[in-house]
Amino acid sequence: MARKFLVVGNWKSNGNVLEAMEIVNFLNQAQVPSQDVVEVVVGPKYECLLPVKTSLRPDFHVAAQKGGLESGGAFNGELSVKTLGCLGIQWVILKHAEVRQLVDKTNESAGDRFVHALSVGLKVVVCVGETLEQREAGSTMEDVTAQAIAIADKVSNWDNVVLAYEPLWATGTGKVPTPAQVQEVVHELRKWIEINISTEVAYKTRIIYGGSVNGANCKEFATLPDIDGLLVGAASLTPEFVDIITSATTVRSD
Ligand SMILES: O=C(CO)COP(=O)(O)O
Repeated sequence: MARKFLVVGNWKSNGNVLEAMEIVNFLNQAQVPSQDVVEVVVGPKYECLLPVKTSLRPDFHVAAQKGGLESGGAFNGELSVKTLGCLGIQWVILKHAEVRQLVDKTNESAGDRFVHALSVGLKVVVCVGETLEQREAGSTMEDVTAQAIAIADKVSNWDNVVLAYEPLWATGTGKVPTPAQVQEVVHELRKWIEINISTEVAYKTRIIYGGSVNGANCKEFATLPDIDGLLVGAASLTPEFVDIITSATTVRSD
């Protein structure tokens, strides 16, 4: 079965509930290709999860941006994956490039969270990507695979896993990699999966690209043979997100 194109809008910590509802409003009215050809997920911040989940059109899905291991006890303010399930949330984004840089810095910490999220039935977008220093030092693939190993070491069933290649230097910076740079890393990553996990997992696992994606450049990334979707930050907060869903999907089904 072909890998279905996936467009994820990551709202990060932007906006309040009212602003989130404005986004929901234009998404609900948007004419987009059918769910047979594109899967759309949006990731509001914690306090907007439930209002968005309740009001968003049913063919679009909601992702949390965090999911902890704890399910009770003295974990003040933590958001457990179990709680996400209770809210009807089906997706979680883990190890975002900016989270890796600012909060949760080790590769190893991804594994347990990841397995826990999968074990409660969540679909997980997990981000991998290099810093500018790593790219300039020529160690991009080494760093990306080290991040992938931390995940692969823990995961036995890849059905609900989406990998997002998100170079930190292109994330929230407006710096756009060339399509060739993206294709090179993602192709190598898929090859790595094939050699180190299995051909089946390499074939069925979606790898999406994130980092300064907008309405003008989305088609270039969407046409890359190893790219199965887009992870969109700033542009997912505006109606440009609808253009991205539509034009990226159109290119893929041409
Ligand atoms: O972090 C991102 C998506 O998760 C990308 O953010 P930008 O699209 O704003 O660069």
